[in-house]
Amino acid sequence: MTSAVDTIAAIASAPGAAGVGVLRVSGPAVPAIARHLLGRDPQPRHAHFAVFRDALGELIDQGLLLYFPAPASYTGEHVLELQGHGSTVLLDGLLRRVCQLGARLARPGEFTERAFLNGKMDLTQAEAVADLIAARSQAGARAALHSMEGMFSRKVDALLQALIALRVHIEAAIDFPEEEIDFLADPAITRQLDALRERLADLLREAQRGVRLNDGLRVAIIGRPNAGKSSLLNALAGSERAIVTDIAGTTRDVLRESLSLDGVALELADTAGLRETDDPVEREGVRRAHGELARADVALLVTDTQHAEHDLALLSDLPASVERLVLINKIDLAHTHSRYETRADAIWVWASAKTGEGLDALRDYLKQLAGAGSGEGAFSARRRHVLALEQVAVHLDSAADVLLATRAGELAAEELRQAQHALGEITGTYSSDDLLGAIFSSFCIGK
Ligand SMILES: Nc1nc2c(c(=O)[nH]1)N(C=O)[C@@H](CNc1ccc(C(=O)N[C@@H](CCC(=O)O)C(=O)O)cc1)CN2
Ligand SMILES: Nc1nc2c(ncn2[C@@H]2O[C@H](COP(=O)(O)OP(=O)(O)OP(=O)(O)O)[C@@H](O)[C@H]2O)c(=O)[nH]1
Repeated sequence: MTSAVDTIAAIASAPGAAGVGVLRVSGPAVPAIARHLLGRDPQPRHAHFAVFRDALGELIDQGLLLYFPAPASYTGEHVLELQGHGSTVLLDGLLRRVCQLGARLARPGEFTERAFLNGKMDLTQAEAVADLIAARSQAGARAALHSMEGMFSRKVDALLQALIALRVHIEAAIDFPEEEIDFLADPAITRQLDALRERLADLLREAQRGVRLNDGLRVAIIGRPNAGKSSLLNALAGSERAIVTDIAGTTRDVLRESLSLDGVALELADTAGLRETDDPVEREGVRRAHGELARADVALLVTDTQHAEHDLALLSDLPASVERLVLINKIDLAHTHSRYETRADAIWVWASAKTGEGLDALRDYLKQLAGAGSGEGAFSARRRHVLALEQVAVHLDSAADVLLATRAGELAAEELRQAQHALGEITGTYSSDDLLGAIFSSFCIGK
């Protein structure tokens, strides 16, 4: 039996005691399983009260039974939902019964994978389903809903159509060389290509914001011991009260905290002081801190008026994509007032982690970087989408180069074909089994 015609089943609700628990079944055996459990044919999309019994007629639970005939269901297959009491023991019993009646246990994400394979949604939408469930902030959840509803996919598809139109245009020009006119010299082609590159740059920026909304803004806090890094973390987390995790590694390793600032997620990493050292353990800490910085969206240097000039060296050698923030802490000791300045090298904020003075400016800036207030137009995205869009940009740039330099239409068309392929990988038009496996296996069971 191939997996496409297997009937799959899983508990779709979270484990533990709950008011109601949901079991989900999808596949061709659903009508027969439903008839068995209900004692008659279920009415489509109707909530039936049912008494669930095992093979010997013993009571398992009582609850509701809903039948969604194909193709009007989540997966596009026949779907059955059994809503029992929210007890792991009872739901396990019900799951065992459903498996006796012809279903097998679903793999993680297998319901959504089938929805994707049956054309109910594209890959970006399927990924957004998982991101929605995992969202840790209001803004992240809203953005994931937008992607699930197709906001990101529509933009990718529109770009794909424009790209195909341009490629057809160029290929037509290659195909009629005898026409005397040099079609490739047509300024309309360059204009089209430039417009495409601009749209892509916009989409790339939106997708980068989408990753920040989805994953949380990654802020690496750096600074010498006693600069006030922990105090700052507590001040930011305390007033926002939503510390989610607090994973302390070994000494001098990186300490992470997730928090939500007015509905946007931040991932703070408190790193070891970044100084030159001969101690091998501390050196390893410093190495990790550098790794953390390279992955961060924001490098937040905590220092004070005395040490600022010296500590600023810690911000050199960072990739250009990392936002730089300098917090001049302990202004209560220096008897200065809070303020902030946008300087060429970084945003500077004068504040006190102890009294809280001036921290609002820092919060506002972090929220803005995290994508707060981006509102109705914001969608969630994943790193793989950003990488694919960057690939598209590389190919479009090459296409522009070869067109300008050599008028080599075939080469330009080939670059556009590759750009098309990279775009198609985002929504799953072109996707390998490996990619699909990697994506769906990270889902929850029952999703
Ligand atoms: N009980 C229950 N609640 C749930 C889900 C579910 O599967 N079961 N969902 C699971 O994620 C989410 C809702 N998503 C769903 C998406 C599509 C369809 C569906 O039946 N689609 C059909 C019919 C659409 C229509 O009538 O307009 C279709 O696409 O053809 C159902 C749920 C959240 N709540
Ligand atoms: N007066 C004043 N003291 C502060 C301020 N911020 C932190 N401190 C004090 O500075 C000391 C060090 O603060 P921490 O937050 O532990 O500094 P840290 O950078 O995390 O230090 P390590 O954990 O050793 O890396 C503590 O005694 C804090 O109370 C501030 O804004 N004003």
